Amino acid sequence: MSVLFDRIALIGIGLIGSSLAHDIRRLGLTKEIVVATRSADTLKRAEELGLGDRYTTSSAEAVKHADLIIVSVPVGASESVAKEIAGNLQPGAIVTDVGSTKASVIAQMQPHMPENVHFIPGHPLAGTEKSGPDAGFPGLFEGRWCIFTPVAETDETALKRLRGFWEALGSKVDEMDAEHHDKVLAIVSHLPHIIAYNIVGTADDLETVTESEVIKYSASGFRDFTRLAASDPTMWRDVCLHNRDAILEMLARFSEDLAYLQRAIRWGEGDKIFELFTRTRAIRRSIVQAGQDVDAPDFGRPHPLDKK
Ligand SMILES: NC(=O)C1=CN([C@@H]2O[C@H](COP(=O)(O)OP(=O)(O)OC[C@H]3O[C@@H](n4cnc5c(N)ncnc54)[C@H](O)[C@@H]3O)[C@@H](O)[C@H]2O)C=CC1
Ligand SMILES: O=C(O)C(=O)Cc1ccc(O)cc1
Repeated sequence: MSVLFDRIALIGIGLIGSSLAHDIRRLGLTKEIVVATRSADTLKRAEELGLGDRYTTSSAEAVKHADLIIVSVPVGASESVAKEIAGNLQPGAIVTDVGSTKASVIAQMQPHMPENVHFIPGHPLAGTEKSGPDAGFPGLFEGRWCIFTPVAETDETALKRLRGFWEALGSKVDEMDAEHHDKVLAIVSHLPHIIAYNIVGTADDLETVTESEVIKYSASGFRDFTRLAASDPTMWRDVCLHNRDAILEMLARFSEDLAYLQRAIRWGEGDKIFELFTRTRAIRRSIVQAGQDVDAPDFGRPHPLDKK
């Protein structure tokens, strides 16, 4: 694979930043990786893992002379990072991010971006419930979508360059506007996590069922929820706060549909229940048919509880 950028600055070196570092190195996509993160302990760990060539706790320092900057921090930290790096960006540099919400990230970052850099918001649809620099692994983005949500004035050449980068990691790239992205992700990613946090919380609050019973008798369905509910609290708090409108809209629909199901169960309306369960079963089949690898490592991986 060839060098696509001379110097890549990775701001934030958790699950996503470190997975990027592994792949950039493995595929030889740059001459130099600069790693920046806020906490000295995380930076030290990144260095122990050999994730970069240079390390700093200053994002402003890291972006100097970098032609690609990838911001991989919780979405709520986007504005402070944008402010920090703005003054040191080199003309022509591409600044992108990986945040799970897009309209808010654009609102936080774009006003601080100088006119002579290319700001291209992005979101790889790949990850796990783990966080931190030890959680990353090579190949995370292979076969996964990466969605760009370009802003009106985005330069086509820069967009093509960034597309080439994600394709080199094995990703498929799509483009859509930020508001649409936020609605789609609210239903396919944000709600499932919120529901998982909630159901595990409900089980934890039960007075008549003990915690040891929840652990002892948890069936695989509940275990799947515990995997999602073990995801990083800071990251997911920020997703909830920064995709508020779309999440509330989807939650309202979800509650209505749940009330319908609740009513059907109360009144013993088996045909309604059966019709819904048949319709939803077909969705899983279409995911498999569409070539989404449901057996991939981060797609419903066996939960650590299964290991015994
Ligand atoms: N975890 C996942 O499965 C996925 C996460 N994302 C998005 O990627 C971003 C990063 O997520 P993860 O890597 O999973 O999180 P993580 O918690 O593993 O890592 C976050 C990193 O950001 C650093 N950080 C926090 N505030 C900072 C600041 N102000 N300046 C510099 N560094 C700072 C932390 O020290 C840490 O290194 C988030 O915006 C998340 O929404 C996108 C796709 C999948
Ligand atoms: O672990 C899982 O099942 C995920 O869904 C990972 C994930 C989390 C957040 C994203 O924005 C994209 C992917």
